[in-house]
Amino acid sequence: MSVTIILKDLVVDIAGRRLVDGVSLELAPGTSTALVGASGAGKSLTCAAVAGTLAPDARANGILAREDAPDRNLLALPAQRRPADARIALVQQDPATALHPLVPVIDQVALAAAGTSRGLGRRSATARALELIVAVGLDADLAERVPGRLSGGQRQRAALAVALASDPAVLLTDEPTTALDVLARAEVLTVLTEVLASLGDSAPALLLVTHDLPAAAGCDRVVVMHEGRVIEHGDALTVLTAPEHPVTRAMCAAAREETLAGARAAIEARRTFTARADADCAVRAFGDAPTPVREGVR
Ligand SMILES: Nc1ncnc2c1ncn2[C@@H]1O[C@H](COP(=O)(O)OP(=O)(O)OP(=O)(O)O)[C@@H](O)[C@H]1O
Repeated sequence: MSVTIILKDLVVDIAGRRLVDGVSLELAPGTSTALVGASGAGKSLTCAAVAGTLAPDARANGILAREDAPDRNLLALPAQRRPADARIALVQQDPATALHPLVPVIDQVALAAAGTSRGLGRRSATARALELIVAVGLDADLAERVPGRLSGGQRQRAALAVALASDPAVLLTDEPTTALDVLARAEVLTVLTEVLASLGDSAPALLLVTHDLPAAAGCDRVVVMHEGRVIEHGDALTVLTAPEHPVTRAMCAAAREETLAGARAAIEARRTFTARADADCAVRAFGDAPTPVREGVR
């Protein structure tokens, strides 16, 4: 059974500087939250505090607890010292960090499945691993491959399968798509949402740290950070289409501009390409005689 994880009044100080100041999140099973904000806003530090992967020189205060065990504060414990039933998993930005390059994917997923509180035996863990490999959209034939022989997008899916195998209550992903091209990026986000939807009642909460507002739009809720604090939060549609805080408004306007500039560049590239293709056709058909490229045929 999945459980809600509560983060309350998180503060992170490093070398005397307050870098995260009073961040609270409620991560309920089956819900997705995007943590957005400009570079340096404190998103990754917040994510690392929840994951238990803060650098040793960081001091974190606040409460991180399962809703059903509010007195057991997990914040001070690094990931490797947290109890197995804390169930907080991180999908690394770079899947190479999460995966052993020379161990077949199925063995790595099975190992994570065997380590859960479900206490799966070897055969059940392997069966569960195969189920998850297929669920994240990897072809079953790839299960025996080592990560070094997979594409970037496939490695991301394998890393997601490893994270899900630990049966998490919360799945954290810090910029999971940064290293990918546009197509692989859309694919990973689709897989994330589809897989979580397919897990039904046992779906974890998703916390997606991202710069990418279109990716954030796919989540249920958006939390906007600026200079270490939460400046706005709410359901994704409201925050992204009717932002209230000036910083959120500027961020949304910049994303719109970026999208429009990208669309303009794509249209321009297509125009040039079509004009060239027309000219090539004309040369092929009529030799070198100058043939005007027809306007308006696009
Ligand atoms: N180990 C560290 N030591 C000192 N300062 C740090 C450390 N890690 C992060 N910071 C600082 O804390 C602030 C928040 O960093 P954080 O990585 O959380 O930002 P972010 O919102 O995730 O940015 P980005 O989107 O660029 O990853 C930044 O000013 C950063 O320089």
